Amino acid sequence: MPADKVPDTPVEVLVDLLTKAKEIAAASGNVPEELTSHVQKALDIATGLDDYLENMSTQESEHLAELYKKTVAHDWDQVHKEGKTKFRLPKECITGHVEGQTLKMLVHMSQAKRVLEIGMFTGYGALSMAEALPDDGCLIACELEPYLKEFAQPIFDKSPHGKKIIVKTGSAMDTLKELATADEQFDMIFIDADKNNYINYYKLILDNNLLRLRGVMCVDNSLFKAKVYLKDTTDSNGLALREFNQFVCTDPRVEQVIIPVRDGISVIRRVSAAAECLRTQSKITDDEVFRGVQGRPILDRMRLDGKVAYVTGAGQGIGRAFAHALGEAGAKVAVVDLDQVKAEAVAKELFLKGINSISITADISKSEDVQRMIATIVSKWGAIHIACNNAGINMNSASEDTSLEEWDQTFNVNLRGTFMCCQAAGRVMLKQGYGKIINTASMASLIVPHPQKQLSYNTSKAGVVKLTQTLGTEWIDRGVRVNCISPGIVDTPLIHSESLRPLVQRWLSDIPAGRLAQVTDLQAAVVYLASDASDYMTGHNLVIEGGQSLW
Ligand SMILES: C[S@@+](CC[C@H](N)C(=O)[O-])C[C@H]1O[C@@H](n2cnc3c(N)ncnc32)[C@H](O)[C@@H]1O
Repeated sequence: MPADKVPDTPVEVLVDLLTKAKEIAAASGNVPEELTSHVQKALDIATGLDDYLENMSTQESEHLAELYKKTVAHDWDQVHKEGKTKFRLPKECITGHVEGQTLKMLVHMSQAKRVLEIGMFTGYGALSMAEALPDDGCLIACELEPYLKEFAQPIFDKSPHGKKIIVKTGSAMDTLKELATADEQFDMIFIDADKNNYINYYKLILDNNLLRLRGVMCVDNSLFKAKVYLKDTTDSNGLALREFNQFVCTDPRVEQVIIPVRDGISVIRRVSAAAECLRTQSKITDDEVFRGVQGRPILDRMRLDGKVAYVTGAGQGIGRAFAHALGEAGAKVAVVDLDQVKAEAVAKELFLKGINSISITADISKSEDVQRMIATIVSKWGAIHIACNNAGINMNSASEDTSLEEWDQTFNVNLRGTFMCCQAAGRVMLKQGYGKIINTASMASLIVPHPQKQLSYNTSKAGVVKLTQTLGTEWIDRGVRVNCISPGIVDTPLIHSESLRPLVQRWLSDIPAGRLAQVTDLQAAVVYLASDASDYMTGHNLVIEGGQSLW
């Protein structure tokens, strides 16, 4: 710590005191060597801590580094003297690298999309958090001093994340009231402004639901240079923070922990709605609708954590999109395809996203391949919870010309193959007493798509629906649900070929949605059907075709 620096955190206070103690010991001459050595050791520990945290935290981005440099180089006293800021702002206000990284990590961990910051200063914390937000995320930063918005904006404009930040200048309390009136809600709120108002910000936030249920609130300076726990504190900010910590700690609406990073960061989360009702003795119907099934809100009920899934035909197109969706929702995924290279490539994609996956090469029209596929998955992961039977082929011919070869080939993959997969996976699932089978049928099971001629395809897919209905009703009382998804015409590279272009124009005029399906349009459906949220659904044909079958 530079000699002229005022200690700003408990560790810096310790360093300051130990340095003074060491100087006194050195001047006094008759201090036992052991004591001097202990003081030196304590000083080394305290001095090294912040530097070590700094060095071991992931490097800040170039824009944050620029913002930091610009902030510490600025003459804030001069700016104040010139009347450009209402208050004298010490450059030490800035959160800086380690705290910025902590905030960024919390945004990532809470998967926040909307963040509110109270007290922006030059925007270091704001930009750190914005870097962790998704592209459509938003951070509203409240700042009293309009000068600071002007100061930060050029760097926000340079950063690819700056567009997520909206600065609202003026009193934070006024902004909070406006946000509350507009029923705004945030996933994460960071309080870092005038200390004596912390308690008022906190109360306004909780009383108006500005922090959504399961949201996280972070509060800076909650150790306030150790003054919150030192008995002789008279400093008004220290006392305000002490009162604030005490209030939050006994507030039944929340849980909190203070992390001793820099000057202390409180991490506060809202606890369950049920606890809130007990506290306020509100009259509620305390059932699964209110608490969520097994205490899980609806989106969590669609998670597939710990589940084992396979997807056939997953080397490309719809199957690949299904494999990604199931993996993103938490399942381990076996990527099955006839084409080994494609199966391996998709399994690799999943692995890179942190999804446990394997690739299996199998031709689902061959019984031995289907048995091997099931045996491989069971021996690797011990179960099969989700079977996505998606592989299929499509051949075109006028019915009067359709060969038995085309008919047999189509049926061997689309219907016989799907049946074999259902049966083999079903046997495992019936033993487990649990399973979700999702077959890929087609809108062609409902309508006769035209002008292309595809009798065997249409008929085989109608068979997949009947297969699904029959198995779905036969197995549900033993815990196995069987449903299918019927996509409309899916946009694949093949469709854009010269020869198919006129057909695409024709199809588009038949689709109320005015566009072809993207594979991503089908992903939520497979996750829903694979999850416990759809447990009462069986034998269903979930049609996703932009309304085409209704025209
Ligand atoms: C400690 S600094 C914030 C540091 C900032 N969070 C960062 O990441 O660097 C406190 C900021 O709060 C602002 N502030 C103080 N009182 C305020 C109020 N009543 N309303 C809005 N902002 C306020 C100050 O102007 C100052 O910029």
